[in-house]
Amino acid sequence: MQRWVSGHPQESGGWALAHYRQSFLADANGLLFPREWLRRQELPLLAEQPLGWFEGQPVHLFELDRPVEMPGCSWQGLRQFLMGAEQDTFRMLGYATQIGTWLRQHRFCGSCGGRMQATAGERMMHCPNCDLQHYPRLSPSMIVLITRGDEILLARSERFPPGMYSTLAGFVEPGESVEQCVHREVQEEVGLQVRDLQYVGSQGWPFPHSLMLGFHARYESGDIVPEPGEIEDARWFSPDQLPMLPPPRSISRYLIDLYLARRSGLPDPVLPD
Ligand SMILES: NC(=O)C1=CN([C@@H]2O[C@H](COP(=O)(O)OP(=O)(O)OC[C@H]3O[C@@H](n4cnc5c(N)ncnc54)[C@H](O)[C@@H]3O)[C@@H](O)[C@H]2O)C=CC1
Ligand SMILES: [Mg+2]
Ligand SMILES: [Zn+2]
Repeated sequence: MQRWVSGHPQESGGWALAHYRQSFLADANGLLFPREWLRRQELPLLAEQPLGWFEGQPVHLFELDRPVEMPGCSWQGLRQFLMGAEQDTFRMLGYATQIGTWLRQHRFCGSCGGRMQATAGERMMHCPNCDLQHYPRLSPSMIVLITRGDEILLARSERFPPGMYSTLAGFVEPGESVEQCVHREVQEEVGLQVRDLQYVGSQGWPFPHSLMLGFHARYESGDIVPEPGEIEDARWFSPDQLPMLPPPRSISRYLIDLYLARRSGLPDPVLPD
């Protein structure tokens, strides 16, 4: 059974998460504070919004204006929970971060400049002046593992931890299909042509609001030319000499693990939802 379910709890009490720019307030008991207690702390609140239920208890988001200091508390970034937290906690935090970012970035109407209002019972911001509606922002992105014979193509950006290589990824542009995006991004980032695209699965990725659409593809032609400023290094790796890979929860890692499992005749791994 899933311990985290998103929605619009109406009941009073329950838990609250205090969020500011992809970080959460934490004390010795964790990130979930009793909501009524947290409210009494008179934090600089930008917005409050119901998020859902964790183990049947309502959870609200307190989106803060600035990262306050509180005795016995610290701020912890979402990335810290990518490795450690169990899946349902990470899903809840990823959701909270995306809703918090969206609330913060849609306080004013992009069309008339009026103040936006949250809509009760729906994840929507509304401009009472010009009727504009804003839903949480999602950015579709492709991610692809390219194979050539037995080798796989992995690349790194200078933003990655030292030594880590990953699959290629990139945002979908207006007017293109995800498949066109794969061809364009692969061409841009490493100068290669690919064929036999195979859709594998998808994953919501809260850094900051991507929807990852994962593919396997085969090398067709070209020599690797890393895109300046974007790709620090890209290489063909043999399966028995792999570099440091992305964390197990990521679809990037899943695309690699799936390829390796199938190659060895092992059962398919499971992509965390
Ligand atoms: N879950 C996973 O396994 C992985 C997820 N990702 C995610 O995939 C996404 C795309 O990967 P990147 O290589 O960074 O993208 P990319 O190859 O398209 O290049 C990034 C650049 O695109 C521009 N950009 C930023 N936000 C954009 C948007 N919403 N729409 C269009 N362009 C935008 C910026 O100039 C940015 O520097 C990122 O959110 C990243 O966090 C990337 C690798 C692994
Ligand atoms: Mg990219
Ligand atoms: Zn407006």
